[in-house]
Amino acid sequence: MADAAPGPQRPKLRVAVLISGGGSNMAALLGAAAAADFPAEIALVLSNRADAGGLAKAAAAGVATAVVDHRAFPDRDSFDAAIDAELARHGIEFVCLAGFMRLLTEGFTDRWRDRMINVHPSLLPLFKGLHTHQRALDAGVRFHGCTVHFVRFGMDEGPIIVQAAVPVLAGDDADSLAARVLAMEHKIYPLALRLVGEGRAVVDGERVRIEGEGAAPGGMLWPAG
Ligand SMILES: Nc1nc2c(c(=O)[nH]1)N[C@@H](CN(C=O)c1ccc(C(=O)N[C@@H](CCC(=O)O)C(=O)O)cc1)CN2
Ligand SMILES: NCC(=O)N[C@@H]1O[C@H](COP(=O)([O-])[O-])[C@@H](O)[C@H]1O
Repeated sequence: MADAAPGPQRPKLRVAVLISGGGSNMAALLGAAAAADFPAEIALVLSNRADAGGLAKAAAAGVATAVVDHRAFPDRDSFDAAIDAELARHGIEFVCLAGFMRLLTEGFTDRWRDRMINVHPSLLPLFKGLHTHQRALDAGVRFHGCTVHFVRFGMDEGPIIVQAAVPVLAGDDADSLAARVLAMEHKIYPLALRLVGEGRAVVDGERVRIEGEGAAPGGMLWPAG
């Protein structure tokens, strides 16, 4: 089967993952990238916090790491310029934000337009920003979920690539809901990067066209009765 890999052999996309914390989404991307037919390689894991748990996970997997601490810079422009320099140093072509908790400048998001994606723990455009799980509970929605999108300067406003929905269960609190959503993040982020790397997630204005999206699942209702 090895020679059945789909399509002409593209060079693997050279990717950096930007984190601020534990890095479970980064680890999911690393795991997916271990597959021979995965169209991207994780060449760098960069954090704005030296105490981010994800740095040790990346180092243990033999991936280069870097720390660019936002507190060491007088403003966002110089911080973003330092990140850019590190990305250039590693020959990075594409950026994945994975729990990266700094708002990036317009200059940075324009330079990386349609070459940078982010995972957000809600069904965008619902619940942009922080504390999404508690806000979903407070709103009483029956479905919640997560989104991988291309990044624009406007927070959580970029074109959507993949989403996953989960039911909100009686007795859920923000932690139990976050855990159910996080498990789906670990599925949709590798899928989104594969679609981008294979050239099947095509940005068309502020929408993404998925080429060969496959059979759609049936509708879901919740509660069931
Ligand atoms: N220009 C953009 N920058 C970022 C985006 C984006 O869509 N456009 N996505 C975020 C990720 N994110 C939500 O998914 C997010 C990250 C951080 C914040 C925020 O309010 N950060 C505060 C600091 C918080 C902290 O340090 O803990 C800030 O930067 O002042 C909101 C949403 C990544 N960047
Ligand atoms: N607004 C951005 C945001 O809230 N991102 C969220 O931070 C968590 C990082 O977890 P991880 O470090 O284990 O990947 C993830 O749930 C991600 O969706």
